[in-house]
Amino acid sequence: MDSALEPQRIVNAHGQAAGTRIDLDDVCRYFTVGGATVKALDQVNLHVDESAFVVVLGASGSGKTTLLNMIGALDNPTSGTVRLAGVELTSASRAERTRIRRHTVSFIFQSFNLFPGLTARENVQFGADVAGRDEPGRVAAEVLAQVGLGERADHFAHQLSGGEQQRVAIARALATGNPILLADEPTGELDFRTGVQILELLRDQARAGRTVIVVTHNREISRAADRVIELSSGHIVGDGPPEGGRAELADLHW
Ligand SMILES: Nc1ncnc2c1ncn2[C@@H]1O[C@H](COP(=O)(O)OP(=O)(O)OP(=O)(O)O)[C@@H](O)[C@H]1O
Repeated sequence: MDSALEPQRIVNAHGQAAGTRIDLDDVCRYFTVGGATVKALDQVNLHVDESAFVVVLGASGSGKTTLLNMIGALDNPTSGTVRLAGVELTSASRAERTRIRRHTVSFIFQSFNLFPGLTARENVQFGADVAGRDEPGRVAAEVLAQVGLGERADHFAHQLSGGEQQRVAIARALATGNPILLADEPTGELDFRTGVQILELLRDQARAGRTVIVVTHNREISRAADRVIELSSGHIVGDGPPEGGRAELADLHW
């Protein structure tokens, strides 16, 4: 029996191990509204092939969410290619895109996005169900315990604090078994202490072998990353370890 806590092995349509590579080559994403064109992403090249805690840093409007949507196969580039786990999404069929999305990436949002009518356990089990995992109930119980909420499994979202709700959302993402976690401003609605705890939980997932990509406008958070990808006006203007070396989460302040 596999452990619910391990990222599941990715296989391609032929049942071969496909890895967790993310490859964006010359990606542009333009939006045209009322005759004006916004270059949300412009000639972006990005390659991630390691399990790491990656922060995408940039000001509002720099293209962070657009980039995350590309990696998560939720949007298509205007030009360029996106490959996820070796599959070229830009030319893949709709069914293939859905399959690769379902078994590769999981999203975590700023506002948690829990189903209000479901308990913590049911929200988490949903993740395991969608991914088609065996024994979704066992998986849900295991990941809820992992995020420290084993005792709150029967609580609804409104009965949980913001930090607890974000833990449930992370547990739901982990329950899929998918090896890539995409988190859009996951601490944006949390106080500093709770935010650091959530970052710690996400960083631990990278240490356990997942690729964790956190989008933020908060430069302080990027100090704790293994790799910082800085966006400005749709361009990658920096890509490497944090300036001055990686800081401990305990040393962050904002
Ligand atoms: N569907 C859309 N239609 C038109 N313009 C869009 C659309 N989505 C994004 N944009 C524009 O693309 C640019 C990048 O947006 P994006 O949401 O990726 O930035 P962001 O860095 O995530 O910003 P924020 O931190 O404020 O969420 C912005 O100028 C935005 O207005």
